[in-house]
Amino acid sequence: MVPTGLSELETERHIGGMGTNIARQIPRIDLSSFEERKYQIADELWSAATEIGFFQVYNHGIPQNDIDRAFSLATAFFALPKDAKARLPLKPGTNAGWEFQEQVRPSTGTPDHKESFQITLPRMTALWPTQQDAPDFREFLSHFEHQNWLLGMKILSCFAIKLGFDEKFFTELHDPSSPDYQCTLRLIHYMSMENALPEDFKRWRAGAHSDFDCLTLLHQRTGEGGLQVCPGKDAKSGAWTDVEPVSGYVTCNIGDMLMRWSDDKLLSTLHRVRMPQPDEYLGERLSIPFFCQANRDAIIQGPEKKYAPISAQNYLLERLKANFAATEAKGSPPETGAAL
Ligand SMILES: O=C(O)CCC(=O)C(=O)O
Ligand SMILES: [Fe+2]
Repeated sequence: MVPTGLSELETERHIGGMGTNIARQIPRIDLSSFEERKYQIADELWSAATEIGFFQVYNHGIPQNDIDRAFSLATAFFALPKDAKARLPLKPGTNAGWEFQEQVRPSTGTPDHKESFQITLPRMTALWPTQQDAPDFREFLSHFEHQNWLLGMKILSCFAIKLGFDEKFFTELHDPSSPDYQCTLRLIHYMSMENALPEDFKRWRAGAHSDFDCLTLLHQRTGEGGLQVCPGKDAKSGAWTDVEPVSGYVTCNIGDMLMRWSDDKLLSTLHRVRMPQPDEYLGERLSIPFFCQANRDAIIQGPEKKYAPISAQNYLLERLKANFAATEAKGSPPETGAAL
């Protein structure tokens, strides 16, 4: 049995360079008629997740109008004056609240060139913008969070079947009615590079990392590219592939928590968001990931018991310490929470 020490962190520290570019096929999976086609879909998801760990789903059930509305609300929120957002600061040790260039990835050692607002429903006390500052924000994004949860649980039910767990195994451990619930909807704003300084182009919009969670669903907008993946967690190859945003598709990736839970069968894949080149679209970029993270009290251990059991809470706290060290130093010790 492998000890609980997080080798994932070791990998992250060695993958900050530019690397090279190669084309790879990112599998696209049709989720239509899910109930009737579940076992076929489960096979397709399993192949994609064991071979590359990144895939895109369509006919996924979240209406495009709702995705567009979520992006409009995010745009309006980030346009608020800085002091209005600063009243909703990211709470140390949680994925709740607003941060500005605070996430330092172990791979790069520099802050991501972005701001973000995280919604983890049980931890939002005093963290929602007012109705006056951001009309309908709370109501609509709570609804959108649930739509993403439904999609995430559909996909996770397929992995549960393939791993030999009960179909509802992961759904019960991502329970929105529990105070230990820790799925997170994150709104991200990568600032415009239109008048940026030459040294800003040397930074990363999001430095190379793997996600900490079980499964990430990522909404992007057509024309706002930059996401790249390097499959296989093979730090040495450094061969990156662009994942272009396509309307109607939700980009998905496996995170470290599910990799561990599947005894390393499902692959958590390195990814990053690069800066645009001077001849590309230089405007702002928005993205909205939803992170499916098991409840804090869930115990992570795969069917083959390759790793010692660890609670989802402790697992995420380890990752948090490595990513938000500066924020924690400024604030109080981490609340028992999560981080991405
Ligand atoms: O913005 C993106 O396209 C990816 C964001 C991401 O990887 C993350 O927040 O973990
Ligand atoms: Fe990510």
